[in-house]
Amino acid sequence: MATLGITTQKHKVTVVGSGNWGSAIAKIIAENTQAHPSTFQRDVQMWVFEEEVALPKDSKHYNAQSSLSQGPQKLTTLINEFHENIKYLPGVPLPTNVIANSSLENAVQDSTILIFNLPHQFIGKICDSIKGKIVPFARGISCIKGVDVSDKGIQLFSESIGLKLGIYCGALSGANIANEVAQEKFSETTVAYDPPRMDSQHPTPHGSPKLSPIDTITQSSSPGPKQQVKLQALPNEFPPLSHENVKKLFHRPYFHVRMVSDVAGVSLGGALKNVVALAAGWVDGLGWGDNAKAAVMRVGILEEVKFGQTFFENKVEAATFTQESCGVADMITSCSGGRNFRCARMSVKENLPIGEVEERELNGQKLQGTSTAYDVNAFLKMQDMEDEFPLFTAVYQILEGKHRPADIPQLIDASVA
Ligand SMILES: NC(=O)C1=CN([C@@H]2O[C@H](COP(=O)(O)OP(=O)(O)OC[C@H]3O[C@@H](n4cnc5c(N)ncnc54)[C@H](O)[C@@H]3O)[C@@H](O)[C@H]2O)C=CC1
Ligand SMILES: O=C(CO)COP(=O)(O)O
Repeated sequence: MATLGITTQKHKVTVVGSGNWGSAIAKIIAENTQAHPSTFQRDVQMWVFEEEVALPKDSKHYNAQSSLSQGPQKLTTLINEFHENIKYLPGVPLPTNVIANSSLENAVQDSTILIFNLPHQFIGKICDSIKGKIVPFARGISCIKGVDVSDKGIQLFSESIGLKLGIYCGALSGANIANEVAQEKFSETTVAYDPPRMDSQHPTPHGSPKLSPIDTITQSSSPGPKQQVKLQALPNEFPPLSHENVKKLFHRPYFHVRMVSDVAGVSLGGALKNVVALAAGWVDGLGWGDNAKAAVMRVGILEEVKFGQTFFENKVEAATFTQESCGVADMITSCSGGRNFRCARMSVKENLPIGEVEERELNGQKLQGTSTAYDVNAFLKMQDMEDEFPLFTAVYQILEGKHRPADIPQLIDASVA
């Protein structure tokens, strides 16, 4: 029981995913659970999609495998032994309170905060397998960059996670190339967290509002399905998940967090810039230089804003795209050194399909821009609005082989004025 605002429970945090960004975010969170021991339990569970991995000979752990048999090992074993994700985030020490766990059900058990951080194509199955097995009043944050398109319409991943699991889910996105963040080079991010007011039942300056422990919200205002989710309020025994406490989970001296309420803007900025980054890589691969890339970025930002305002009306703020890290800053960093940009550039220089470059270069990491370009196009086709988004449509058509990267100027001519 909590009396006079004193809480007796701490939040348990699980990161669902352990790729390049998943591991970097687990590192940040584990540093912060140590820094804020009255709010969070120290250990952070990190769910790992299990695979066998051989330690490379040049790994500093190669000669320290004595306790393990030689040859390929389970990735979870290597992470827990050496406190490093040698496959997806090599060379970066993870705090010892990051606990790699290959059992998804076990990793999410009793967690009140779930951080979803894995390539978007896998999240549907993950949600199906933990539905009904999580704390009913858990809260989520999606770090996934993508959009969830089906024949019924479009949803943000924060929405589809929330609806599937019956929890509130916010979003984190920013100009955050994972390797740079993991090496503690300075960056900013944007966290959007806007649960219904029921979570404010903790004492406030105006007293404790009397709220029912169960409330219902409708999460989607897009043309997609209008579904409702029943939410349970966070019990008073737990520290409230206010902006202040959510920020404590992510903010580091090298990773500055700005908290906002625009979940749609934050999610769409992260998802759509991956499509634009492919076009930026292609024009760079043609040797066209920085002006061409800047033109693609300008049109890309305008199409992002238009997409948000057209399909997520009343939800999205244009300023999120122009003022926050998840908007213009992520566009710049992704079109400078992101994986989508780099693989697209190589595909032009070497005249290879981008999928082949991805396979060769990324050691199991996944490009999100290619599948997002298909998802966005499928949705625009459904709306009969391909012509309204010439850059997004051009990227799709180039991936389909219907146009060449050199056609981009003509394809985006007279686009979003
Ligand atoms: N890497 C980066 O610099 C950043 C990535 N992001 C976003 O974060 C999200 C996660 O990306 P990363 O962590 O970089 O992933 P990644 O690109 O490193 O992907 C590899 C991950 O996918 C997992 N995986 C492979 N097959 C799977 C399956 N069948 N089921 C479940 N998992 C499977 C692997 O185990 C591994 O953990 C993406 O939406 C990405 O756009 C956001 C900011 C920066
Ligand atoms: O989202 C990112 C940086 O913010 C990373 O982009 P890539 O997936 O293209 O590397």
